[in-house]
Amino acid sequence: MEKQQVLIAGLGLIGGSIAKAIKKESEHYIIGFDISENTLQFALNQGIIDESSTNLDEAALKADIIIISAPISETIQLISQLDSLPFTKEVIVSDTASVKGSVLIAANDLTNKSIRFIGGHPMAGSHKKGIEAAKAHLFENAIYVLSPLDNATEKNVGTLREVLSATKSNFVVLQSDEHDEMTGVISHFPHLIASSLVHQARKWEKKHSFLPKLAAGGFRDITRIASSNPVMWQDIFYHNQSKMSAMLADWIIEMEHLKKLLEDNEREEVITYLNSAKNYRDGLNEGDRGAIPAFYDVYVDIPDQPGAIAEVALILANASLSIKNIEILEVREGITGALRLSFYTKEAQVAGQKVLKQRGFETMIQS
Ligand SMILES: NC(=O)c1ccc[n+]([C@@H]2O[C@H](COP(=O)([O-])OP(=O)(O)OC[C@H]3O[C@@H](n4cnc5c(N)ncnc54)[C@H](O)[C@@H]3O)[C@@H](O)[C@H]2O)c1
Ligand SMILES: O=C(O)C(=O)C[C@]1(C(=O)O)C=C[C@@H](O)C=C1
Repeated sequence: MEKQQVLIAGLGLIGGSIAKAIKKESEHYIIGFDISENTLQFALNQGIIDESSTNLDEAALKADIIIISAPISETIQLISQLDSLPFTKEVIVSDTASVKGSVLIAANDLTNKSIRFIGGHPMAGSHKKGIEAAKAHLFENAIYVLSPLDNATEKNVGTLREVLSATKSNFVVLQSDEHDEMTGVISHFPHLIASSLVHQARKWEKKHSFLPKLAAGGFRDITRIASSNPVMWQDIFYHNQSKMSAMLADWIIEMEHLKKLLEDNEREEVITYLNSAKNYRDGLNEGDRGAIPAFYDVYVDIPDQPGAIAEVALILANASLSIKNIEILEVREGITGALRLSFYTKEAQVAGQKVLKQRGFETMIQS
């Protein structure tokens, strides 16, 4: 396709990752805009963008495609700023905000005839923020939601998809309301619960000061996302407020039901409850990677001795297998511990397990 001038407004974790992917995989020209001078300088120094700008209007007038990747409230404000610009050609505008309803309402209010708006949301991320955490492969195999407004043609959607194909994600078109309900269930609400579990532990620590030392794999797994950017998440809850509030009401009813099962010692029913959750959760493992990226994990038993982790890493490096994440689980003095290795793909997961087994390591893939 023709070389496009792509403006990325907001070069944090998500905007930076999109810029890196486009830069790596294509010839498109990338202009970066951000309110942080340091971010722009970093992006230029690292070759993540071709040009930096501190003037949105000037940069926008040069662009064929504008991807706004700022916090949601800022995204809405940036969209309305674009409305008054004297574009001389059609411009595709997209965003990456985690909630689509309020963004599309703002885009619907646009009167500028040159703007073709296509809402966007890559369903991958991290608990980190800022351009330093940006990765070209962040969205590989992830779902990328697109929500075009009526003013965007099939051709516009095709052009945006072509440029974003550098992210190697899988595109799906959703209406904003269904998007916000589904991400509410699968992303936003779990975040609220993760934070509330941390609060619960903190309260109980007043009684048992030793309690944090008992926080093993389970607590860490379920609360990882509580370490995310609080300002971003408040913004998400705010913009998805009505859906979150309905889900919270549902959850409270569910908890009351569970409370009753426990109080009445309904042991069989509790097994049924846990079993049906397990079956559903295990089923999410099947097929391609969806919103849950941690599935390509291999657990490896390692002796608690110097060099053990390096040895595992070296075996994988020699097999040209990249590790997405490495986590040490349950290593206590003098006994066997475990590593959780996360790979980018199913193939790498299987190959990783095979080479480690060949070298005598006890390994496990959770099914
Ligand atoms: N973090 C995730 O896991 C994730 C995943 C998918 C989508 N999102 C969405 O993507 C968007 C960006 O999130 P992020 O994680 O990259 O946040 P981030 O904090 O890493 O980056 C945000 C960037 O926007 C810049 N910014 C703030 N206000 C601005 C403005 N008015 N004009 C230009 N730049 C501005 C900041 O300086 C920063 O560089 C949010 O809307 C978020 O909901 C986040
Ligand atoms: O991986 C994480 O840490 C994330 O929280 C990413 C995550 C999610 O899966 O809920 C968070 C917000 C987004 O809008 C999309 C993805």
